[in-house]
Amino acid sequence: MQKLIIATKNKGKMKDFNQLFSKYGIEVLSLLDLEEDIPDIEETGDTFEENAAIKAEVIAKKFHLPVLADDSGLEVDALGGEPGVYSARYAGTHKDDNDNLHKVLEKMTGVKEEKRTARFVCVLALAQPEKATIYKRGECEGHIGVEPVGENGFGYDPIFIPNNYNKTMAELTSEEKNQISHRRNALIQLEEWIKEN
Ligand SMILES: O=P(O)(O)OP(=O)(O)OP(=O)(O)OC[C@H]1O[C@@H](n2cnc3c(O)ncnc32)[C@H](O)[C@@H]1O
Ligand SMILES: [Mg+2]
Repeated sequence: MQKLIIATKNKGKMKDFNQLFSKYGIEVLSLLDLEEDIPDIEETGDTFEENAAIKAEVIAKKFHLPVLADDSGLEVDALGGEPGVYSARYAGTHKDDNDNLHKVLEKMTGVKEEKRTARFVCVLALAQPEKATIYKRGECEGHIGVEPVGENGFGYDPIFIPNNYNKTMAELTSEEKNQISHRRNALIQLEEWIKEN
């Protein structure tokens, strides 16, 4: 595989994917790199798997190429798994990272540290013309801080403290994040599958 379309418009995800795929010499294109303007694909599924498949299959049909889609989000135990599949639009359809993470912090007011457990989840769907879509899931366990810290990364990174670290994901460099992230863990499994197939 030399070229892969990633069915995303999220620049933070693309930065992660570029870093992850560059070591294999695979060129990755996001929907923002294509000539054609692709309208937003509605994420109507109840699970990360369904949403990833919707995004990958719509684009694969259109371009007759292998397409990888990522559906990901944050699951907070004290919030019954929220924001989950609603992570990108938790504080509204304007999809603002800062508003979203403040909504989580507000809802977590008064929750003690040992009850602040959470995980990032990433489901990758690889859609290939004429073949069944395959799925790989990766997770990264941690807990929610009490205020945003750090400038790197995107989304909920400033409030997520990975297990075995005493800083947030947004204080890690992109190289450090990509050694432990949910996206990396899903990609490791995808690599295994690619080697076997
Ligand atoms: O659908 P696409 O175009 O890929 O982009 P999106 O931002 O809408 O992506 P999702 O539907 O998968 O929603 C994922 C949200 O979960 C959060 N998220 C996912 N991965 C993350 C990461 O590595 N660090 C921090 N937050 C993350 C972030 O708020 C994302 O907007
Ligand atoms: Mg989305």
